[in-house]
Amino acid sequence: MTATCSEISHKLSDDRSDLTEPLYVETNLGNNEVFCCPASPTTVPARTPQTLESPAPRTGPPRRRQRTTSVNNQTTTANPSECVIRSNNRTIYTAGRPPWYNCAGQQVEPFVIGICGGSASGKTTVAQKIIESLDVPWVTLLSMDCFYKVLNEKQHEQSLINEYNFDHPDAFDMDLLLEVLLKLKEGRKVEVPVYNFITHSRETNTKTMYGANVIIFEGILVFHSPEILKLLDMKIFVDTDPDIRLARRLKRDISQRGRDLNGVLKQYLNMVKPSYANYIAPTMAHADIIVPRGGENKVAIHLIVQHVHTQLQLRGFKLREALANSYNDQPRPESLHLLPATPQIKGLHTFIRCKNTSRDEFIFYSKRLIRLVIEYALSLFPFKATTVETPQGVLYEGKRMATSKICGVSILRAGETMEQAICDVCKDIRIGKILIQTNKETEEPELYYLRLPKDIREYKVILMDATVATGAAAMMAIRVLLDHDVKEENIILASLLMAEIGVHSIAYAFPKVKIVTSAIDPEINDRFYVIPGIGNFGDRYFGTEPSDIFN
Ligand SMILES: Nc1ncnc2c1ncn2[C@@H]1O[C@H](COP(=O)(O)OP(=O)(O)O)[C@@H](O)[C@H]1O
Ligand SMILES: Nc1ccn([C@@H]2O[C@H](COP(=O)(O)O)[C@@H](O)[C@H]2O)c(=O)n1
Repeated sequence: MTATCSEISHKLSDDRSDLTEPLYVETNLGNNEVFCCPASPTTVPARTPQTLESPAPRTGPPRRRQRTTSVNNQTTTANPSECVIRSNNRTIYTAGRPPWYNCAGQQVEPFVIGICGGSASGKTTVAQKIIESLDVPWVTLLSMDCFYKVLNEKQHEQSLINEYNFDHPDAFDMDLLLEVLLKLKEGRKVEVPVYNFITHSRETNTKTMYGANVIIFEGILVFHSPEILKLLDMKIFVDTDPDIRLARRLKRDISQRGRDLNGVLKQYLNMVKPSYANYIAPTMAHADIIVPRGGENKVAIHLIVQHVHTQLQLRGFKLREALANSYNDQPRPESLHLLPATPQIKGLHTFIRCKNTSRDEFIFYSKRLIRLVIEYALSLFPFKATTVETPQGVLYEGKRMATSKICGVSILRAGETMEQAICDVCKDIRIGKILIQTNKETEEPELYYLRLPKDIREYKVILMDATVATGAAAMMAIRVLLDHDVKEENIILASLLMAEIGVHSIAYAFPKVKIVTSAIDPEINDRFYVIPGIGNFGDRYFGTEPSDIFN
């Protein structure tokens, strides 16, 4: 069951959770707004298939919001006026992160584009045009400039008189660069140095970046290292006339990089020009696409964008639809723990499934059922033998739970209805929350808000959602927990009602996650509601108007 931001906003201030480190990078987009960006690569939203051979006009859904991070460049694709995102260090908001994994729950690698070319050829401009035209919500722009080596005293003196060669491959920290790119490709968090062209040095602060759907990596020697070349899915060389490059460079270095005319010319003639001939121009041979005239070349940018879309589609999207159409007719998984269908449980289900049940009664009987589900989930944790003495002075061979490190995480909004039950049975339990909402255009789950107990990796987690249909939202929540280093075998998904398909989706993707539910329904409808089902659990429990939100 998923919810809107506004529906849960009133609850966020009074929960009991300790907070976690951000899953999402906070990036300063040059306007002092703090935005959170993705932790790891993802699939793209639905769009009309397009190919390089036959570019199709744009017919897909309306343009999506874009979130773009960059370091040392001025990319500010994110619109600061759009929702949420201001974050303290521990509460994470996003503008709606679509799945970053496939049906098997595995992370999908981002598409990495390398853009190489001479200084001031228009690499950054081309990157920005690609990002604008791509219309994919999660793009990371990384500049090679961030990886200039820290200079020693002598080198620094040389740099001040334009005698240090910043255009030689040795000027870059290639090891760090490779490490960062590898991590980004794996969807992991990286700290990227921030470079200052005026002082020729690294700033003391770094920028946190994560992988994304697409990573664009630009710089003068992007094609120099064979190891880095191997990481690039698409190689673009921006080929701009040297006179134009010199003219642009003069203008830019004097206005933005604190240089004077003579200094720029001296550096250009002695270092930039020969290095271009020796190290940069020869790497053009590695390019898949050579773009003359840089950002002006609309045809080239269009072709590049079409190709990236095609590649992203091949990496998989339409997760919910794919889940809804898979894993039929399979034996029930071993990880499933279905409460026995006793008359008592059937009776409770009869109350909550009946459309004429009043809200009061719905809440009352739901609470009873929730309590049973939570108790059952707790019984799956390890217990150890313990002997106690009774008031009669006789020994009793009992059991105690072998761990005290248990926390509850609810998938907002409906999962929140299960929090009270877990708090009632586990003293001082910590509670986390994950808000996942379905995008009405793409029908994909999107992650909006995250607040998890600190050190959650050390905990056994009961993940709570009232109903599970395709399993798409639950899968996203499980993926979030795994990304926070919670062990798969330490997660129990507790739900009142699941669709058969949801059980299989989750068991297939995460076989070690235990699934606890009080009933399994055979079908889901074309809107992904469980059939026969309960209706919209959140609306019935909270007494809200029926919403368009998927179950
Ligand atoms: N097509 C263009 N026409 C005019 N100026 C441009 C064009 N492309 C880039 N520039 C300017 O040239 C400078 C260098 O461009 P940039 O894209 O940053 O190049 P690079 O990243 O290759 O150094 C910038 O000041 C930019 O505004
Ligand atoms: N301290 C520095 C470092 C680098 N440069 C020059 O920057 C150029 C690369 O940046 P682009 O944005 O033009 O690709 C490179 O040609 C270096 O000469 C510098 O001047 N000072």
